Amino acid sequence: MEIIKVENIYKSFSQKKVLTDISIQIQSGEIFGLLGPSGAGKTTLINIITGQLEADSGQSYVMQKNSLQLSKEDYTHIGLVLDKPGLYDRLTCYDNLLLYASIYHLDHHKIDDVLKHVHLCNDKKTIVNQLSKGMKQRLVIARAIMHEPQILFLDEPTSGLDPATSLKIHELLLQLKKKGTAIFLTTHNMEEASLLCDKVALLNEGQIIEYDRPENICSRYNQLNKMVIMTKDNQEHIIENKKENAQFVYDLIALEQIKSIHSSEPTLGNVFITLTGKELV
Ligand SMILES: Nc1ncnc2c1ncn2[C@@H]1O[C@H](COP(=O)(O)OP(=O)(O)OP(=O)(O)O)[C@@H](O)[C@H]1O
Repeated sequence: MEIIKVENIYKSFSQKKVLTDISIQIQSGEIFGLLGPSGAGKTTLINIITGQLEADSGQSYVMQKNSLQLSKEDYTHIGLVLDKPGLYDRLTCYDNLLLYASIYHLDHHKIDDVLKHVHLCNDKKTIVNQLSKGMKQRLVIARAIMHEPQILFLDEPTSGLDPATSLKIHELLLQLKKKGTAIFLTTHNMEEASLLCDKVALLNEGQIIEYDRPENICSRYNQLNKMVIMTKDNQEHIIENKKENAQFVYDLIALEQIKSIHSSEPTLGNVFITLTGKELV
């Protein structure tokens, strides 16, 4: 089911064009990544889709409803993880979630379930200002998913976190995807996007310059069409991906000499640099 639809959105602040002709669609159970450098317009687009900001022109729909007409009931199907966590620092993890559960009239057993889900069970009585950055982020995600939203927006969910915590968050997002949640995330991290996202849009100065599955984008820019074979004697063979080289590869396989084969496709990060001349920071 198409759960988010954005059509030809334009937005300026004073004279400054921030978004130009943005169109995207996201289905249930899909992870969509909006990638772009700082100031590209990512948060502005989330604010428009979630009905917190009005576009100058164009339309956006969430669950087939215009973003500007979302009701209180509609918001119970949306989870938000934005850059300002908005946690109560002097309350425990449990009590932060309890407040939220009361607002949403959720059964209190949901709190223990969700704390387990984000691996914070042992810290349920810890006061928020004693948590690490990664633990706080997992608590924010717990709060955003406790009411089992159909759509989850995450603005830079793993920014500044260590690899192990990021991995835990990635696993969590993949579990939610399996359950059918649509996930809209923004990130500067191209590796994260390649790993998680079904589709990504590369946003540069408010315009989408690529919009597709990460592997399709990378293969589109793979002008070299080469592969790198590492053999067991630690020799690297860079060969063109064409039929004249099939026998060479076959012989290596027959001799059980291959240690690894990689395509020499560019990463999403390389594609972004190729298209814009800028690094994604
Ligand atoms: N309320 C506002 N008034 C004026 N300018 C704004 C406003 N909100 C955002 N901007 C400008 O719009 C541009 C895009 O901002 P936005 O926060 O959407 O970028 P971003 O891609 O989310 O950046 P980051 O990755 O740093 O969070 C920036 O130049 C920002 O200064």
